[in-house]
Order: sequence, then C-alpha cells, then structure tokens
Amino acid sequence: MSQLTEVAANPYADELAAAKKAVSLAARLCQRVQQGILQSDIQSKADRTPVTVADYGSQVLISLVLKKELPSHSFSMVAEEDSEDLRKDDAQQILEHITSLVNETIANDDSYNMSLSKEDVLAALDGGKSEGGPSGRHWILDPIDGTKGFIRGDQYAVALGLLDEGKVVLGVLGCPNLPSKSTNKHNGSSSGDQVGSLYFATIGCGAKVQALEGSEPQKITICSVNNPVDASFFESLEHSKRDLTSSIAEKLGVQAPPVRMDSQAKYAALAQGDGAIYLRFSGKGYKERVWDHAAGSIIVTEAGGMVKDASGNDLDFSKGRYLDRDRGIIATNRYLMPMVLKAVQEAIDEEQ
Ligand SMILES: Nc1ncnc2c1ncn2[C@@H]1O[C@H](COP(=O)(O)O)[C@@H](OP(=O)(O)O)[C@H]1O
Ligand SMILES: [Mg+2]
Ligand SMILES: [Mg+2]
Ligand SMILES: [Mg+2]
Repeated sequence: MSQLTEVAANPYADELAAAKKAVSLAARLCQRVQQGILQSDIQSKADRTPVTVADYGSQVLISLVLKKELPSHSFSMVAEEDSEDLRKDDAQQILEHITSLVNETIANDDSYNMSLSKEDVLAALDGGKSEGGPSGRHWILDPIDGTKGFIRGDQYAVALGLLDEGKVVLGVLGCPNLPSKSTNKHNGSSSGDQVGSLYFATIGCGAKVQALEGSEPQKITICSVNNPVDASFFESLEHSKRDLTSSIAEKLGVQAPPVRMDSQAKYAALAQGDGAIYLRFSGKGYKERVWDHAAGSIIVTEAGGMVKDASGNDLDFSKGRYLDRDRGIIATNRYLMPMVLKAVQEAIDEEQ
C-alpha cells in the first residue's frame, strides 16, 4: 500500500507516526539506562513500587515528542509518573541526572534542536495528570511498564495508547528485549531473531511489528490454536495469583508450563503468535491501571484476538485512571475464549 493510501485509510495516521517516533526515542533512553543501571538510579514510590530515572526520562521524552509532532492538537495525557517525589529537596541529584539523560537522548537524535531545564522536566512530567474519561482524546502512557523486569535486565515495554471518546483507537508498544519473531526464549536475547521490536496498531487497520531501529513493518496475527491441550499461557512474573491460573490451566487441559514474563511484552508476544493465552489475575482488591493495558489490548485485538474481563465483558477504558472491570483479564483468540471463560468461572467458584 502506498503511503498516501495508508494515510487515507487510517484516520489516526498522524497520531500513529508521532506515537511511534515518541516511543522509539524513549526506548533508546531506556536501553542506555538498562545497560548500566545503578542502585542510585532507582527510587521507591509511596506505594513501595520502584521507579527509575528511565521511567521519568521516558515520560518526559514522549510528552515532548507528541507535542512537537502534533502542534495543532490539544494535549491531554493520562500517565503513570508525576513530579511530586522529584520536587523534594533530596531528589535534586536524581532530577539533574534525568534532565541530562533526556537532553543527551535528544542531542543524539537529529530531529530536535533543544535543551530542557529541570523545570521543563518537572512540567513535562505533570502534563500526564489527566483523568482521561469518556469524552475527547487522551494519550495513555506507561513510560516503562514492568519496571521490576527493567531493573532485573528482563522484559519491559514503553506503552502508549490513544483514547478517543472512551475507546482505545491506537497503541504502540516498544519492547527493547523482545524478539520480533516467534520464539520461546522470551527472557533472553539468545535467539537469532531481531531483538528489540516496535509493535503498533490502529483501530480497524490491523497490528504490525517492525524493528525498534527501523525496518519494513510486518503484519502480525494471533495464533489459531483451537484445542487448549496445544495452548500455552502467559502470566505476570511478579503479579499473578498462581494457584488460580494453574487451576484454570488444569481445567483447560493445558500441558505446557506457564511462560512468566514482565510487562505488556506479554500482549505483544501473544499478538505475534508466540503463545495462545494471557491470564492476568492479581490479588483481590488490586485495581488495574488503564496504562497497563491500553496499548497491549488494542495490539492483541487488531492482531485478531480478544481481550475480556473474567465475566466476558470488554475492558472499559472510559472510567478514568483505573479500569472498571470484573476480576481478572483474559486475552486469547476467538476459538479459545469461550473455553477459557468457562474454566475461569469454575476456578473462581471453587476458590470461594
Ligand atoms: N499487586 C499488583 N497486582 C497486579 N499488578 C500490579 C501490582 N502491583 C503493581 N502492578 C502493576 O503491574 C505492572 C507490571 O505488569 P506485570 O505484572 O505484567 O509485569 C506494573 O506496572 P509498572 O511496572 O509500570 O509499575 C504495575 O502497574
Ligand atoms: Mg510503576
Ligand atoms: Mg505498568
Ligand atoms: Mg510503569
């Protein structure tokens, strides 16, 4: 398809180009930090989850690129990080480090000629405080999803989605440590395949992958396994109720051991057919955040898959910063979804 035809067929072509550019640049910053991460680069948030200089740097770069590339668009962003902890007296050194990381990443790219001050960095972070909701357009950003995986040297994703009138219409996932072709070696870079992939989708236009460093985009599709005995499933490495997911897998007759991976790289791997099912069941009372699912879920649905809550409802991204949903999230193909939902209900009933 020529570029002109693609623009005509995709009403979000400009937003997609900007989002891909933003995520690619942010992923470059993350790669540099992951290679040499120090304990002093990591902070603990009020909820005791970790945040690193790269989470902040990625969020700053993405909001900057989106504003530069889409100057005529109004800007609203629902993002994970904010400047609160960086405004404290003891955070000055880390703020300086983030500022220089952002400026070095910009300087190493030919696109922009600018330099940010510490105040610019703080202001850019606070551009992500939108509540989102059912009307208008809102970017949804997780600057590093899977921070724990990032710190460990494993999988993580830079995840950017666009909400339009309450629906996710675009998603981009930068997965610097994920090979773009089907392989089971998810946690390493030992396969011969291209490692470092950019996944993207816009509503009605399918899902594609290209190398993070740039290559011809390839269409991706979810696997067509229709017998659960032949299926494998993904779950979170850090946040999964393993007793429940293993009970679901047993009911389905799944033979393969679970593939445990950090971040929305799971959605990307599923969308390119590396496995058949993603089960996400966290502890009771945990409220899922929209930025942990927006980009990944549209990439799976545009690759031909389905993403539902435990009751079989679509995910509702229109309720603000949290997902309004029944317990659990299930992503799989349309053949397996009814069987998985049945097994999920049985496993939940037995648990009570
Ligand atoms: N107790 C919990 N249960 C479920 N998810 C949690 C959690 N604590 C944190 N998370 C979320 O899980 C995300 C990582 O996903 P995964 O578990 O698939 O690797 C985290 O994203 P961040 O790393 O962006 O903070 C965070 O939002
Ligand atoms: Mg976090
Ligand atoms: Mg996250
Ligand atoms: Mg995050």
